[in-house]
Amino acid sequence: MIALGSDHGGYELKQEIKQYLEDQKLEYKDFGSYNEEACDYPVYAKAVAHAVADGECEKGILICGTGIGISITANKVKGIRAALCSDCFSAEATRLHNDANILAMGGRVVGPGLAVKIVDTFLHTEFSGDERHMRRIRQIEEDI
Ligand SMILES: O=C[C@H](O)[C@H](O)[C@H](O)COP(=O)(O)O
Repeated sequence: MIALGSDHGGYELKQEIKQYLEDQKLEYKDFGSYNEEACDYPVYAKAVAHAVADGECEKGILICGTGIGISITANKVKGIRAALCSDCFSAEATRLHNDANILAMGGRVVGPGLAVKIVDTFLHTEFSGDERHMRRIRQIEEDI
């Protein structure tokens, strides 16, 4: 199950991503927002981040205007590694190296064609499991 969330700046792109997930027969849960009215991205970032951190959903996709505010918020939740990506190389690398569990994108940054490719790459790339990457992820988890 993939958790989806957006504010008004990411709503339209989220609809495109939903269509892609449906075409791929991948299950998702949309945590809002549910229309293009102006709203506050932290509300949706927190809902998706907790769904992933609690194990209700395996991965999440968050979209705001830039992807920045929504990823900053999600990364405050323990166990969340949200990666803001605007290209497929980063989407692949963040799965391989960081075992990122949330993909963030900017609805005002990437077009729908590229965004779908980024999602496809993110969802179909497994964490490498390399010791050096596991060590670094453990260090991320340490309290600062
Ligand atoms: O990082 C924040 C996001 O990009 C928001 O989507 C953005 O700040 C919303 O801006 P506005 O309220 O001007 O549409």
